[in-house]
Amino acid sequence: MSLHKLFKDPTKCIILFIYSRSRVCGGGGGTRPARLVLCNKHFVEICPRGRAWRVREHKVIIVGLDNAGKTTILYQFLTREVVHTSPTIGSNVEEVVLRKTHFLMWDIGGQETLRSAWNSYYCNTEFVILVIDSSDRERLQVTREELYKMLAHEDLQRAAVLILANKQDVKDSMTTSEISQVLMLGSIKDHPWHIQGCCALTGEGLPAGLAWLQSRVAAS
Ligand SMILES: Nc1nc2c(ncn2[C@@H]2O[C@H](COP(=O)(O)OP(=O)(O)OP(=O)(O)O)[C@@H](O)[C@H]2O)c(=O)[nH]1
Ligand SMILES: [Mg+2]
Repeated sequence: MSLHKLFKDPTKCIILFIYSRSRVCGGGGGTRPARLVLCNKHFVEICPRGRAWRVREHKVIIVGLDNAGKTTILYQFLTREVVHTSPTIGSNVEEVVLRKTHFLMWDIGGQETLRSAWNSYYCNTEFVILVIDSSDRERLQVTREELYKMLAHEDLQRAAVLILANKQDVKDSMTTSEISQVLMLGSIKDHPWHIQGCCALTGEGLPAGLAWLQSRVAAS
C-alpha cells in the first residue's frame, strides 16, 4: 500500500507508528535519530529515549551580544518572572507553549568568544530572536555585522527574524525606529522580520513578540 493511502487511514497510521517505534527503540536503538510520522494534522515524532511521541516543536534560537537580556527574556517567556542570571556559557533550552503552539527555544551565550559557535545551532531553525540592549549604542554596529552574517548562512535561509529591542526602561535607550535604521532592516527582503520594543524586567512587549511568532506559524 502506498504511504499516501496509509496516512489517509487512521488505523494503518497507528500500525505504522508501532512499527516505527519498535525499530527505533529496539536493541541499542537509543542513539538512532528520531523518525517522523504524519498522523492526521500533526507531525508526531518517535523519540528514541522513552518518550513515545510529542507534538511538533518550532525551533527558535535566541541570539544577541552578551548582556542583551536573552536569558532574562527566555525565563520571562517561560515563567513570567525575572530570574537572576549570570553570563551564559553554551546555551539554555526550554519549551515555551503559546496556545497549543510549541516553541523549542535555545538561548545561546553572546560573549565574543562564543559567537563563532552560534552556527552550530542553526540547523532546522524556524525563528531567530535577535535581542538588542537598546541602551548599548556603541555596540549596535557589532550586532548589525552579526545579523547579516546570520542572514547569509545557508541553514537560516527560511528563518523569520524577530528583533527584540530590549531594555526600553533604561533612560535614553534607542527607539525601535532608530535601531531599524542602523540595522537597515528595510533592506531585508528575503526573510520575514519584525521589530518589537520590550523590557525583560517587567515583561512589557514580550507577549506581542510571541504573538508575532505564532502568527508566522499560523500563516505557514
Ligand atoms: N534595565 C534592564 N535590565 C535588563 C533587562 N533585561 C535584562 N536586564 C539585565 O541585563 C543583564 C544581562 O541579562 P542576561 O539575560 O543575563 O543577558 P544575556 O543576553 O543572556 O547575556 P549572555 O548570557 O552573556 O549572552 C542582567 O543583569 C539583567 O537583569 C531590561 O529589560 N532592562
Ligand atoms: Mg545569557
